[in-house]
Amino acid sequence: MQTGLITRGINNIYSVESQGNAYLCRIKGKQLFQVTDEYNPLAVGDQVTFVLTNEGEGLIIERLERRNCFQRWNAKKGCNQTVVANMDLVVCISSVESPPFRPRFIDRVIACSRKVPVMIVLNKSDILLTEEEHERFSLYGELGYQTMAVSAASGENLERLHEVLKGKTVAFVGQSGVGKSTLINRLLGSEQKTGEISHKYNRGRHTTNHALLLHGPDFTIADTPGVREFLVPHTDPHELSDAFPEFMEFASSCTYEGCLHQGEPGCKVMEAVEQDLIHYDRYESYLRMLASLDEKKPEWMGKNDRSKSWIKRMERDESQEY
Ligand SMILES: Nc1nc2c(ncn2[C@@H]2O[C@H](COP(=O)(O)OP(=O)(O)OP(=O)(O)O)[C@@H](O)[C@H]2O)c(=O)[nH]1
Ligand SMILES: [Zn+2]
Repeated sequence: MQTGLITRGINNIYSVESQGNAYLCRIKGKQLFQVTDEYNPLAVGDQVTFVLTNEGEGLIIERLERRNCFQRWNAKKGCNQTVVANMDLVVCISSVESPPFRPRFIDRVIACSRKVPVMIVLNKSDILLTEEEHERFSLYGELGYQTMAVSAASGENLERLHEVLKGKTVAFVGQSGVGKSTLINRLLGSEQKTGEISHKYNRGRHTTNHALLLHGPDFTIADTPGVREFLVPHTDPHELSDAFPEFMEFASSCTYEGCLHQGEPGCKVMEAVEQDLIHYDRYESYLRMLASLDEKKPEWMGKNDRSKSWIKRMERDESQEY
C-alpha cells in the first residue's frame, strides 16, 4: 500500500501521484462513498492510500484526513461539493472588466474556503477600476486579506505574485473569463507544460470543466473550472461569520448568544453597519449567503423597519447576484 496525491478526477477515475509516478486509480468497492455525504468522495489535492493492481493502475483504499478545503454547494445534487483540498492558499482571481469586478463573488469565495487563507488577485490591471470599485477592492486589504492587482497581459506584478506563491500549493478560482488560464500560463513559465495538457485533455479551446493540479518549478497550482457563481456550502449558519472578520469585534457584544446578526434585538453588528463601521455591501453579502443556506427568505425579513430597508435594497439588486 502506498500514499499518493489526487491530481485529477473524472468519472470516478483518479490520477494519483506517488513518488514521482502517476497512476490511474478507481475507488475500491463502495467504501469511500459511505463515509461522506458530499457530492464527491475525493477532490484534487486529497491524500489517499492505494494498492497497485496493474502496471500504472491501482485501487484507492482510504482518503487521509483533510487539513482544509474549498467547498461549494451543488444545488443540482443538493449537497456540498469539495472542489480542492489541502491547499496552502486559495487565490481568488477577479478582473476589472469582462467580467466586471464582482465583490460579491469574492465574498463567496472567502466563505467557501474552509480553514484555508484566501488571497485576492485583481487581474487586467491594465484597465482601471472605478473609484467605488477600487474602494471595495481595497477593503479586502484592510480586512486582512492579501491582495494584489496584476495584469497577465502586460505582466504587471507577475513577479511579485510569483514570489508569494513560491513553495506553495495554491488553488486558482474565479469567474469564467477573468484570465485564469492566461495567468497560469504566464506564471508556470512553460507554455509547453500547459500546452501539453491542453492538447491531452482538450483544455484551452474549451472551458476547464474539472479541477487539475499543475506542477511548476516553484509552486503547484490547482486550476479549477471557471464558474458563474459559487453557492456557499451548507453548514451551521453560525460558521458563516468566519468569512466576515470585521464582524468579530461587534459580534461579541450582541445581546443574544448565537446572534446571527439578521435583525435580532441588541445586535451590535447591525448597529455597526448603520454607523458605517462595517461596509453595508459586505453585510448584504452576508445576509444573502445566510438566506441561501435556508433556501428561503430569512426569518427577520419584514419584521421591522430596519430589515424592510434591506429587503428593498436586496430585491432591487437581485439581478446583480453572482
Ligand atoms: N486586458 C486584459 N485582458 C486579459 C488579461 N488577462 C487575460 N485577458 C483576456 O481575458 C480573456 C479571458 O482570458 P482567459 O485566460 O481565457 O480566462 P479564463 O479565466 O481562463 O476563462 P475560462 O476558461 O472561461 O475559465 C481573454 O480574451 C484574455 O486575452 C489582462 O491582464 N488584461
Ligand atoms: Zn448580532
